[in-house]
Amino acid sequence: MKLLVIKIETSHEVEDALSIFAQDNLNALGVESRKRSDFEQAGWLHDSTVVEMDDIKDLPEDMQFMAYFDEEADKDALVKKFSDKLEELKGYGLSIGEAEISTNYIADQDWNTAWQKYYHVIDFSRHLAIVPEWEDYKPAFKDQQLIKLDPGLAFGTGNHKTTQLAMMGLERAMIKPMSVVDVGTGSGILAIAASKLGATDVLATDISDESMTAAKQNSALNDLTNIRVQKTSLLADVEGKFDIIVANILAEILLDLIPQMDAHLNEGGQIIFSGIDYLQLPKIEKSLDEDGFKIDLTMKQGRWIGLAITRKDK
Ligand SMILES: C[S@@+](CC[C@H](N)C(=O)[O-])C[C@H]1O[C@@H](n2cnc3c(N)ncnc32)[C@H](O)[C@@H]1O
Repeated sequence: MKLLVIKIETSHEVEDALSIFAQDNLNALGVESRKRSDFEQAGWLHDSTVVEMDDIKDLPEDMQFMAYFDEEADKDALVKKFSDKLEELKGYGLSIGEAEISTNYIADQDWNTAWQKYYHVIDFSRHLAIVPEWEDYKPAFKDQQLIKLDPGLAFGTGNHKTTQLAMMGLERAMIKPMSVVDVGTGSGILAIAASKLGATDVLATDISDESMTAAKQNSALNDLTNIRVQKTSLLADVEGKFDIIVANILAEILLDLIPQMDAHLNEGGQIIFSGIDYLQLPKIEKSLDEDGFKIDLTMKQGRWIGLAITRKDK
């Protein structure tokens, strides 16, 4: 199989917005950002990485964003959508750099192996480290839990700030063994984090087939047997109640999740949201308030907001 690659010479200021737009709105099979600064630093950040100057000579001054689609996808329509999105982002006052868009086709195999070179261990916290399947890692604390991961074509390498906000929320919430539902699981990273942090049982849901496959494979890679996966939209076909609901999805989609939450949350249960652009926060706050929820903690990284939420006191 071949893949259509859409390559944009742009600015790091729009990295997150393009990444989410490509995956959630255009159903990209994968995205990749190559920042000159990351490549130049890689040599000293990761002893094992040798940066070939040939690899970076064609990079723009700031960032090259790449989105991967099925070869059958409508190339011209996608280019137009990216171009419109860049204009919209520029309208918000963000730098879009050169904003040059080009396209080409590559063999699927090339992409799957090419990006592995730039994906390394994330020593996330005292309790969790994310370790790509092909890397060796020795934790500084012997009880630090390792999340082994091969994200494949699904979202969720652990590199994204929204994933990290959700993981922080999970660490804070899991004060005893609890049941968890991970809505929009992608690679399964948050479901695996929950299980490793001591969840009793975890349900991982997503609407995409790639996510179902990746979440199952990654659960197996971590020898976890208490994660079930279910293909459904949000909590639509989900049965039962949970102690923790975690969801890292765009704000527009979280707005549809909020009315479903009460029926699936145990007494004293907690909710963790991530994936909210700070400009969208007021809409989320209003909807939570109307549905009987309150925000206990607000976390922020760059433009992204994470929330810890509980039911309002009766
Ligand atoms: C931003 S990714 C998060 C992946 C992973 N949980 C993480 O934190 O890195 C959002 C995920 O939500 C899924 N998604 C989007 N709309 C959804 C819906 N209506 N129901 C379930 N999953 C959905 C996407 O397929 C994608 O895997």
